[in-house]
Amino acid sequence: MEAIEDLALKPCTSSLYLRPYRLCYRQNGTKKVWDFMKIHDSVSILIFNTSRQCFVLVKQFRPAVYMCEVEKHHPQLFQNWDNESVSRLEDPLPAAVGVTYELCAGIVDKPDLSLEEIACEEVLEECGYHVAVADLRRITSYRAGVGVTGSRQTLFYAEVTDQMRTAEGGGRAEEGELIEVVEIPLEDSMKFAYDETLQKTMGVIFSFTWFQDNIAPKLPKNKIKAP
Ligand SMILES: Nc1nc(=O)c2ncn([C@@H]3O[C@H](COP(=O)(O)OP(=O)(O)O[C@H]4O[C@H](CO)[C@@H](O)[C@H](O)[C@H]4O)[C@@H](O)[C@H]3O)c2[nH]1
Ligand SMILES: [Mg+2]
Repeated sequence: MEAIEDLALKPCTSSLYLRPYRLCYRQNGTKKVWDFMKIHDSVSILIFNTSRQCFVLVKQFRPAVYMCEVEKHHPQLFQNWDNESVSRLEDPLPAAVGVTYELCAGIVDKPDLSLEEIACEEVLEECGYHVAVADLRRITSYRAGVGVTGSRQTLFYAEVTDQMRTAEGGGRAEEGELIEVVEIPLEDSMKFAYDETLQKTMGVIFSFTWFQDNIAPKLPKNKIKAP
């Protein structure tokens, strides 16, 4: 995961994953313009392994996160940018600055499958657990972004056991996915959630907090390890 080489920044002229648009409109008589991006909706799944009382998360290299770090260190890279150029990144930052902790998640790009079916597929592909639609509990949905994308993410909760782990996970290698499955012990989870040195999505923080409010109080007492 850490061997990121031969970096080059190019303009994105067409993409299967995102499309930029500009909406012109009038609001209360004032002319306005807003640039936004069309992307897929998504699902994410908070997975709790009851056999070992831990959360199951994924860790991935995220180019967008990586490039935010690159910009902090080399602001001239984006400042000198024009739409035709290709910028090679000599002396790149370590890949680790672009690796994030996330909930298992996936884009909704299969019209014939329900959100629940897509969620089950993602749990198996990314984390290796076999989960049925009936094992999923819908927590809620929300706008994953409002300024740029407006896309909706639906969040589910799934309890798993070690016996339900039927595969390695790690993502679809044929799609180039390279995902590390990581376990966060329940007793460390809130410290983890607020540790700003560990890059993570808001979905992780929100869902861990939801678990504390909704699931932790009902866990069998003997299952909760003393701190
Ligand atoms: N974006 C993109 N650009 C490419 O060039 C590009 N090239 C290939 N792909 C393919 O798109 C698929 C994306 O994987 P997932 O379906 O698992 O979706 P995630 O990337 O996990 O994203 C979810 O989870 C995130 C964390 O919670 C949220 O932020 C997102 O909103 C949410 O959708 C993979 O098959 C990947 O091979 C690209 N995807
Ligand atoms: Mg994913």
